[in-house]
Amino acid sequence: MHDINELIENVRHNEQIALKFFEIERCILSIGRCDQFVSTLTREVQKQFNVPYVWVNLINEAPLSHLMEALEKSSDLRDRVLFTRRRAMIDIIKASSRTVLVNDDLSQCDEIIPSVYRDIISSVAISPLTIDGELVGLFCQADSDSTRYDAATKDTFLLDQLAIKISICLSNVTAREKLEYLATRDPLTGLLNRRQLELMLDREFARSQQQKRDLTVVFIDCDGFKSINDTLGHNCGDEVLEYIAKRLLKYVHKQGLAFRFAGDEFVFVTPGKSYDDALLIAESIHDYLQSNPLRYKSNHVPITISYGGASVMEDMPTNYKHLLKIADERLYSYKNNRKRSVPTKVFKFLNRMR
Ligand SMILES: Nc1nc2c(ncn2[C@@H]2O[C@H](COP(=O)(O)OP(=O)(O)OP(=O)(O)O)[C@@H](O)[C@H]2O)c(=O)[nH]1
Repeated sequence: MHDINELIENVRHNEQIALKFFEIERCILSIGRCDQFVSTLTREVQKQFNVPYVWVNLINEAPLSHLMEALEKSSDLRDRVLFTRRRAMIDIIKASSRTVLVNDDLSQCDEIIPSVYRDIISSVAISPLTIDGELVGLFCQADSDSTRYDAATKDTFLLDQLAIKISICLSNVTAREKLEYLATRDPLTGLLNRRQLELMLDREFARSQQQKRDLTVVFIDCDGFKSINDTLGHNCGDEVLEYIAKRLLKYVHKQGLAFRFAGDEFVFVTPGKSYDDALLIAESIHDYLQSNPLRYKSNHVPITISYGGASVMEDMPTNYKHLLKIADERLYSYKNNRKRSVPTKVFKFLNRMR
């Protein structure tokens, strides 16, 4: 028979663990962004269980690959999240849904351990994270003490319970992120949508008035896009839009934000930049596309764009809608002037294809 004091001690210990689990769950359950989730989760587990090294591995292929960009950018998460091949994870946990403890020959786990910890840690607990029964990552806790996660002596029941709770919370946070992504992005190009443009401009216009700093908007439109669709097909049209969007993102980069406005029309906004600076960006995009046709099947599809901009300092608009209207009118006068004077490469190419 168990000693009564031992039983009481066990009950107390389990209650303490349950409270810690509750505290971790409370902190992560309602988080809406994956980067905050990983940051809070790893810190909270470190604090509650006094674990020196805690990180998360996520599979670098679907279904969570859309999170890579945001998570990799965050310097706060550099040693707290790793993107790893699914195969490397399976090699370690095999087909098990249970936590694996390793305190011998950790080099077999190198791929799932952040490089800064590899020479420091001597034992690690690796718990699978799943969403809808599918493996999406690993939750890892490690110590320089080789006995802490010792497969020969330690039970993994509590670690498994913790991983189940984390998996449920991870499923919530990714669902929330996906909803936000769908609500704010254009599904074809991944650029922010028109509603986001209006929200951003409304905010930035007020700020530019208050701070007396410039705000520039540039419309970009693909020339002869309907003819590309009609001649080479809708799929080719889609690839042209994606190609332009990619360039737009690259050139606008840290200077502002890029949006898909409608059909073949894009907009970029550069807070704090002058009209001339913004038009230089548009010209660079134009020049790149002009000299780098899109490869589509066996064709090199030439792409030319027209653009028109407006800025708060140059044009003194009354509100952000007025600013957009001026830029849109400039785009169309630019397009009409070019249509009359220069038959574009695009039409020559499409005529040959017909
Ligand atoms: N492939 C594809 N086509 C689209 C998409 N959205 C809109 N479109 C088509 O884009 C075309 C836009 O036509 P227009 O505005 O006349 O464009 P355009 O031929 O470039 O004419 P200009 O601007 O005067 O040079 C229409 O035929 C739409 O059906 C899309 O997501 N994918």
